[in-house]
Amino acid sequence: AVATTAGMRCGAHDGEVPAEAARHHEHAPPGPGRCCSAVVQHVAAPAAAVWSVVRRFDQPQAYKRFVRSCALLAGDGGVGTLREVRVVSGLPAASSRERLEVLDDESHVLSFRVGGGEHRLQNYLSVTTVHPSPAAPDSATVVVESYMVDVPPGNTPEDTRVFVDTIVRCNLQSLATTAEKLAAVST
Ligand SMILES: C[C@H](/C=C/[C@]1(O)[C@@]2(C)CO[C@]1(C)CC(=O)C2)CC(=O)O
Repeated sequence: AVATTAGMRCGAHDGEVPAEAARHHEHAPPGPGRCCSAVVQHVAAPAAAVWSVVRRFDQPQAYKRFVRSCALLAGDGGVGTLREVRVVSGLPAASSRERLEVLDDESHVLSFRVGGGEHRLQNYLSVTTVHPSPAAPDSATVVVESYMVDVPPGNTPEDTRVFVDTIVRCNLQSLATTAEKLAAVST
């Protein structure tokens, strides 16, 4: 069964997502001074391969191309783990400290919150879910990533959404490539 992200209160995107995705991404309305959106990515690899990459909170650089390095400050990769991410130059950011809020290996749900660091995305919270594609559950996957974030002073919600959507879309496209290569070598 598929729903559309339009059903997600902050989903700014039309796109078909498995019905069970919606419930993980129906954030409360973001409230004043915040904005939110959702990005959908199709992957030509089994959900298990995609999830094995997404779930490594200690290694975001496995697929996030803006990440230069990642060090764990606390925890062992489970909920509560704190990481320090250093990012590539050219971004309006240098580093961020991020806490793992949800890691569900049954439902394939990961959520993390961005705290301090040298960046402009205050109170960033994202939820990523990984689903077998309704069209081809054994060989294809749908990834849904939604987020909420404060609108930085001097920016509009739309500017902020375009900026964050662009980064999230790059991350998910890279995730697709990474997982497809992984699935290809493990056949
Ligand atoms: C949007 C989010 C990440 C953002 C950043 O990691 C950062 C927290 C520091 O550098 C960035 C790459 C861009 C930025 O301005 C804020 C996507 C993700 O990693 O899941």
